[in-house]
Amino acid sequence: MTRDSSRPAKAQRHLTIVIKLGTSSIVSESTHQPLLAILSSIVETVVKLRQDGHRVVLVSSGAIGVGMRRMGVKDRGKTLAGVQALAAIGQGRLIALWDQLFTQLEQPIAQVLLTRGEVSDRTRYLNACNTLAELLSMGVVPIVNENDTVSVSEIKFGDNDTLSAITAAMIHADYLFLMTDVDCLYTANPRKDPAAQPVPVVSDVALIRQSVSVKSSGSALGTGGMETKLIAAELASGAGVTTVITNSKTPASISSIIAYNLLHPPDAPAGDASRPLHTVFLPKPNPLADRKWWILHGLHSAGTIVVDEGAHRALSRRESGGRLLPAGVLAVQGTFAQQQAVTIVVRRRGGEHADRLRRSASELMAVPTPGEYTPDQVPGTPSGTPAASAMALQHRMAALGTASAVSAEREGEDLEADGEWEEVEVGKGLSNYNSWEIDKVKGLKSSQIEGVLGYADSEHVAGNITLRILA
Ligand SMILES: N[C@@H](CCC(=O)OP(=O)(O)O)C(=O)O
Repeated sequence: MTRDSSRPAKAQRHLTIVIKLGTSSIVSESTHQPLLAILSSIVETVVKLRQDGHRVVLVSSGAIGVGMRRMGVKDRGKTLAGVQALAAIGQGRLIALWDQLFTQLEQPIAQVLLTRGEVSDRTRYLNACNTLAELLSMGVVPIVNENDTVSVSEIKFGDNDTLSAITAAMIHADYLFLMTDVDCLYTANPRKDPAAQPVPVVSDVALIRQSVSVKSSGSALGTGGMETKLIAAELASGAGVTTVITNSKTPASISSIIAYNLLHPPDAPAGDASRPLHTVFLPKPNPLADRKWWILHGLHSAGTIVVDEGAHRALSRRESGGRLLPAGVLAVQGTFAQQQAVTIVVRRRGGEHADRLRRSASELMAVPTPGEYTPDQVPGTPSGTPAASAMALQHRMAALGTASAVSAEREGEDLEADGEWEEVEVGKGLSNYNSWEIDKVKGLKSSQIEGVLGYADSEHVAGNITLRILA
């Protein structure tokens, strides 16, 4: 099973498009009845896009809402098993509804249910990528949802915004459309703040998170909100995908948004009356290669390798090739096997750094532009996100394995625990030895590995490291 990691140049006219519909776009919040007008309009739009030669994937929430309607219950209940049961009841009906609607226009569909477990396992991930690619080449519209029935916290995406960004990366999509109940991203919640202004173009998602207030928590049934959309946009942007936020009530605008963005440069003057209302998040100019993106965002870390500042500096140089020598390793945390993903943490003196770091755990959250982490690219400079960006967000990003969020959390704790030294997460990689072996050879020269272990599989203890540079 192989997958070409190069990104083929795509003819602009034949795009790969992921369209994500949240629960609030699929079922009524009060009655949980399916919103047939929106669903039908989406179907017509998707079929039109297919006729224009585009390849389309839908990411559809709504299983739990449809299950609630079927069972006549008013809320999701409190137990995990109860929610999973509702999802199991609803998912079949949801896909049947999509199939009925698409069948009217003779468009075949497929159901694809994923959990983070599939994404974390390289073989299953590649199988899912290959299946999606095959379905698209067969002219089918895959309809993706989280496999809620088996999804528990460790393997849960939790919100379909994140799932849609991962899906978009898996299929090298050109566009990810996050359809929602507002027209675009605003500088504040437009329902509460009359001064809220639309944000038309975002070239740096990390920066925009500093300047807009996105504390809305999403709909009554869904789990996402504007925060998770920004996280999704950031993940997608790092994979080279253009993300659009627009209103799910007007799906037909998807085609006009694509047409507008093909014809107008992103820096076209604001106030163009012909511009459909939407926010476009531009892709990173240097997206991460497939494997690095997957290591950073797909993999769960099985443990931690703590390195000194010298090793961190060495890793940040292009010549290191993202490979870590044993000499700079200070400690190993957790139990992991060879070739499992590990978090790289640098231990450094608090001192003059400490105040600044305490002041702004959030600054570290602001670096998470994945393309800026790699040793073979110019390091980015932290730019800051409001600390109030909330534990929930950090928690979610930590669950994603997003380096910066974990750092922010970790730093807060470590600085409290130890005024002198701090440990800062700086990257992720794949271990070349298991945790026990790395513990044995830590601090040694590579030439000593064989003497200690009796064998030397590699002179480096970890490789494929995607790193960020600290200020
Ligand atoms: N997988 C769940 C939806 C998860 C969720 O809440 O997503 P969203 O409505 O996009 O925030 C379902 O089908 O009900």
